[in-house]
Amino acid sequence: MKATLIDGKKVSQEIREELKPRVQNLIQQDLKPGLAVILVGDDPASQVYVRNKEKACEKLGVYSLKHQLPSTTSQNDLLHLIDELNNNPAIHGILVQLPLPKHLDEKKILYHINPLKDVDGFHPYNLGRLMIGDPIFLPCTPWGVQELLSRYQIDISRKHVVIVGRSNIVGKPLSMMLVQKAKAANATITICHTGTENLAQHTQMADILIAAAGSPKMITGELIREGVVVIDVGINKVEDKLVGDVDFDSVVDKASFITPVPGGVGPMTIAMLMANTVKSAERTLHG
Ligand SMILES: NC(=O)C1=CN([C@@H]2O[C@H](COP(=O)(O)OP(=O)(O)OC[C@H]3O[C@@H](n4cnc5c(N)ncnc54)[C@H](OP(=O)(O)O)[C@@H]3O)[C@@H](O)[C@H]2O)C=CC1
Ligand SMILES: Nc1nc(=O)c2c([nH]1)NC[C@@H]1CN(c3ccc(C(=O)N[C@@H](CCC(=O)O)C(=O)O)cc3)C=[N+]21
Ligand SMILES: [Mg+2]
Repeated sequence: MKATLIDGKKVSQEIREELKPRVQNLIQQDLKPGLAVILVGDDPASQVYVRNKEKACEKLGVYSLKHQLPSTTSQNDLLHLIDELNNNPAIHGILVQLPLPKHLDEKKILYHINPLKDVDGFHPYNLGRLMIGDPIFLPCTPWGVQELLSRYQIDISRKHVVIVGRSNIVGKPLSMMLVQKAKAANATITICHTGTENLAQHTQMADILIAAAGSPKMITGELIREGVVVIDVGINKVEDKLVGDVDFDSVVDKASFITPVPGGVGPMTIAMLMANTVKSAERTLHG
């Protein structure tokens, strides 16, 4: 079997096209959606994501505000900036680029963002709402994964989804989304991590395997069953090249579908961030 390539770049463009009339409609009512991105320090990888976000905002007609702060920024200054953005009516989405420098308390800072402007979906209020099946903002990367599967008409319901990785921003929220009794969900979920004994035994049981470990090319052909759908969330810099968590070459002939890196989940994250920003602006109209 030769896997069908899942084109995240193409799907992300479609989603951004679908957002255009919603943005136009808001602008006609004098409500231009606005997204603020806070970048502390000058991590080169983060710079790329921030640039991609700015480009997407510009193409869509979303106001984008970038706060690039020195890596020595104090906790108090950052909290004050968030206060200011929480109170700024032109801003509907606030994103603090992670990871933050070590002297800053990541939890305290994320908890400080108004949950109604938390377009990353990382605030515990939003994660709690997600968990009980009544979400406001879904985290962008998990939502992007779900949307990719839906748009390729890959059934999730009743399937066994195995996720490698249990972070609060990818693995855990994704597992909670796909286990819901809801559309594009209703799966049986296994979550693997570094404490998992015999990883291969679990990954080989998957109908859909989602790699979100941050370990370059760790998912090899031996770890998968013939016909599995493979979603690669990993974005790893290896010798200045982007590689996923999936060893594409040894998996592509066994899988039924596969996402590439780049051009898979990455562009979807940006598209869903735009969708959340538009949704947030719309919410200010409807309450
Ligand atoms: N495409 C996109 O838009 C995005 C991509 N990413 C990328 O996705 C990847 C994961 O990101 P993130 O969730 O933040 O990563 P974290 O480093 O926060 O979490 C990684 C998780 O994977 C587990 N893990 C790591 N190595 C192994 C292994 N060998 N076997 C089993 N489990 C393992 C860890 O286990 P334990 O908990 O035991 O440590 C942990 O739960 C990264 O490459 C990141 O760059 C992230 C966000 C967005
Ligand atoms: N608060 C916060 N929210 C995030 O969503 C967040 C974050 N912090 N920190 C870092 C991770 C990573 N992330 C990516 C987003 C887009 C691409 C992306 O656009 N990738 C493209 C191109 C990448 C390239 O060419 O360099 C692709 O995979 O094709 C990648 C990675 C968001 N993250
Ligand atoms: Mg992390």
